Amino acid sequence: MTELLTSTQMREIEQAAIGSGAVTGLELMERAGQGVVDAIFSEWPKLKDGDRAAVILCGPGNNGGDGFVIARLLDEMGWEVRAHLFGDPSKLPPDAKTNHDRWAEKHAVLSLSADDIYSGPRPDVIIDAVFGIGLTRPLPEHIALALNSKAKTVWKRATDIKTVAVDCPSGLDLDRGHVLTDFDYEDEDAHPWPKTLNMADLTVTFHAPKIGHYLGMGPALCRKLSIVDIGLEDLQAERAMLGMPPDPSRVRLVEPRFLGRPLSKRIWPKTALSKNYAMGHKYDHGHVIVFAGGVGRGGAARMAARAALRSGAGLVTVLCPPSALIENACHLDAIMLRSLAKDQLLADVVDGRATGFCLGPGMGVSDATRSRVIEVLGRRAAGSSGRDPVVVLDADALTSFEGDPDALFKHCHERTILTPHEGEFARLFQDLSGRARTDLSKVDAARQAAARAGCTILLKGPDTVIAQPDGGASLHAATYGREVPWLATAGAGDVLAGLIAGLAAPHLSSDLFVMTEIAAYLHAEAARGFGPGLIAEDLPEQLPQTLREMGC
Ligand SMILES: NC(=O)C1=CN([C@@H]2O[C@H](COP(=O)(O)OP(=O)(O)OC[C@H]3O[C@@H](n4cnc5c(N)ncnc54)[C@H](O)[C@@H]3O)[C@@H](O)[C@H]2O)[C@@H](O)CC1
Ligand SMILES: [K+]
Repeated sequence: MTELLTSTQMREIEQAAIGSGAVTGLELMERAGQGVVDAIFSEWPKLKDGDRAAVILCGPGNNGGDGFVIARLLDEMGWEVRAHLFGDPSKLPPDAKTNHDRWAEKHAVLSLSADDIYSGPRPDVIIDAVFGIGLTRPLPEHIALALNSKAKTVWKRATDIKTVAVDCPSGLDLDRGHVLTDFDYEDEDAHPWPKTLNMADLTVTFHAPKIGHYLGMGPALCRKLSIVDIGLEDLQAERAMLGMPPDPSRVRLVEPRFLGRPLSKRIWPKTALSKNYAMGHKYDHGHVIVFAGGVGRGGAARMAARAALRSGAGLVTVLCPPSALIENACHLDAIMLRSLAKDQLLADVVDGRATGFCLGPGMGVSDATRSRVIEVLGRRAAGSSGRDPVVVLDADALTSFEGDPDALFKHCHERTILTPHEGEFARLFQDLSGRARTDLSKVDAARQAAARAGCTILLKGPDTVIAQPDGGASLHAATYGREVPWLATAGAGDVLAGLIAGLAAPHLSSDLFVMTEIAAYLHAEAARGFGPGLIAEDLPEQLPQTLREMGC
């Protein structure tokens, strides 16, 4: 796991280091600039050879200060460097001004306009050091134009010109992953798609990645992320504990890494999985109950059930209406099957040893679904563990409460998890939905939703957010080399719901939040392992190989 910081948290860490006297702001800026230069040569070693040229675009804050350090370092290496500044040099903050003045003693500082930049000779590298964590308002239009990725096509072999973003491509809000523009960018269908904005070939950030690098448009604009150590105190150890959820104010990235290094497969996710232990019989690994819909609508539940069984649950039972019994019986073998009539009590067919429930996939949007959800949420701790059964609510189990979400929330307990996609999320949390949350990040929206519902929320997407009511959150990113566009396929969400139930139901499993992180990770890894052409049925079948590859 890697901690993801907000801009404010990054500032606090910097200020604490400077305040303690351990380092000065100027030293940090020098390390940041040097870090960017090192990252460039590490990414493109050939740039060390021959006569090279760079255009450095500097902004009015310390991001611009980093730019002037980079200008000086490349100049000292014999590069032809042109530095452009946006803003009044006399108003630069002190450290940035010092570096500006050092540069200006020997070199001209050009203005940051598209005309001035693109009428000059072709550079090998463009450095975007206009705005970093200090972006507070939309990008001025003339700056956005000067930074536009298309602008460099005035030069020959434009695709060979490397664009390097310092901290982030300017305009990206590092807390939310939004791009801040207040105009219709080039009016291309009024959509600020990444291709029309400033996309970097490499983004170099300092100390730790920021949330916006992973949310929304962040990955599409940053393209490749390099984290440079600038010698700030490492606060991540205590906050990145693998066996427990993150602290309330923290966000961590779900990945097999710890303190910046790859984590042994033997540790995560292996140690959190109940079947890591030699002892135990099938009931120790939990009994998951999956509710199916009526005739012809059982596929989603069967896939969820199969994922639950493959991921480690000791027993899985599908409950379906009597009319769908034969259909389900034709498809299920290792998974048990019971019929449950509409007016029948759950307790008539499921004993107290059930440790996990999965409701929603294919169940149908209805009052009957609502009643079942409330009935299941009313079941409490049984058996030796003393834990309430885990309840995973997805799809129709969520949509059935559209318009009256409090009727659901008042029954949710701490072993409940809601797993909406953005559409289902909007039905329960209209004011926090994708369209409504202009000032709120997806992470904060999920946090507020979790607090309101009183349970864990997994909000799906390429940037899946998992949040708990106290604010602790994780982000699972299928980006930066982990892209799985083929996971956007019908039924993949049903499989994820079953996976969470299967992983969290065993008596020996870790905390629900931790198991949900693992479910999100395994889900994407299984899809990556299978590759293009994947359909949802393939995911449970791919799990054994994925688990083997994880050392389980
Ligand atoms: N000593 C430090 O604090 C360090 C800072 N570092 C760099 O400093 C950056 C943060 O510096 P700052 O806090 O000065 O922030 P920035 O340099 O990101 O930007 C702040 C400046 O931009 C202006 N601004 C913000 N949005 C604007 C908009 N849309 N249009 C016009 N002007 C706008 C602000 O008024 C302010 O003058 C980091 O991103 C990083 O690159 C690194 O050098 C590491 C050390
Ligand atoms: K920047």
